[in-house]
Amino acid sequence: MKLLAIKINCGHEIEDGLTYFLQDTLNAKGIEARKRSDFVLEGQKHDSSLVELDDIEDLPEDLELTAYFDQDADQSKIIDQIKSKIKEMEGFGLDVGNVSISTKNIADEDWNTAWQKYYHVIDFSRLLAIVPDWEDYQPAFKDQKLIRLDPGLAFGTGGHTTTQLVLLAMERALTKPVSVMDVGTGSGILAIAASKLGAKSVLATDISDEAVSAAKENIRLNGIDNITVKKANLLKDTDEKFDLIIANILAEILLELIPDLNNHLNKDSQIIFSGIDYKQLPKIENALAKENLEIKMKMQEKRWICLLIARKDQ
Ligand SMILES: C[S@@+](CC[C@H](N)C(=O)[O-])C[C@H]1O[C@@H](n2cnc3c(N)ncnc32)[C@H](O)[C@@H]1O
Repeated sequence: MKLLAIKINCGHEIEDGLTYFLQDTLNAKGIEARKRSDFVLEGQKHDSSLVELDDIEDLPEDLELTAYFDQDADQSKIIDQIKSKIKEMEGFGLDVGNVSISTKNIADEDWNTAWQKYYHVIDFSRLLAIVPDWEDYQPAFKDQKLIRLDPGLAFGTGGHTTTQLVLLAMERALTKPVSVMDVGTGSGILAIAASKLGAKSVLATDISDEAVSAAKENIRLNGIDNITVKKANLLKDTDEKFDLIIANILAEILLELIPDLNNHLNKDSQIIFSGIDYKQLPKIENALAKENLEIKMKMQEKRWICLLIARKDQ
């Protein structure tokens, strides 16, 4: 089945009114909203957000609403109705911005699976490859481990620099079958990698329900039985100690985690932190020093820093 997509660029003041009209009066089957201000705010967050404005294609001038209708809907009638609704709202004194309307026919099947087109095998290293659940892959080396993934809505496709730096650091740190905690597991990618690299057991936690379900599903896809997944806030909901703690979260959240680390470390434990923008590094270094923790290895790719950390006396 095909769909008619009508894209409206306009001012954000009419978002609520126009969305309601598209849904309730024009019976749109679905509506997608993209607002420049959301991206800009996200980009400014703590100076270390995972969103890079330059990476966003076609950033809207202000608000972009895309409404989806059946393909045989009366296109010109719908557009006339939208135009007169916008005029009416302008008459109420609302700033409607620079209005432009465009249309496109799209295949319905593409809607659910469109993002899959951009997600392919990541032949990551000598030891690891990340393979979307729907793709085939033959490793060049027999002992290269495959991480099967269907990330769904959770963060962690393996494509982000911050995730990849942790994978590299884990290859360095996991020289024995140790116990691992993955804080902020997202899709479960790092927990699965830890298990495949030989961890004895892994506790994977996340604060988000979507991440917890995605991680469980991905662990099932990989047929792994030594990972436990729990919904939890950082280290606050566990008393256990771990040989390796990994966390790929923004620096501001890592700063919250640091004071709790010592209670969860064994004698020779190591910690891997990623998701740190280079500008945030001094704050992290100070907070670690206060806890008698030391950076043993530092990796940087573009603006992202990943640290391998241990106790000072180790
Ligand atoms: C950048 S993603 C990392 C996902 C995956 N580990 C990776 O490296 O690709 C950060 C994850 O941390 C989770 N998170 C954020 N705050 C958290 C908190 N206070 N406690 C636990 N998880 C948290 C988010 O829900 C998100 O899934």
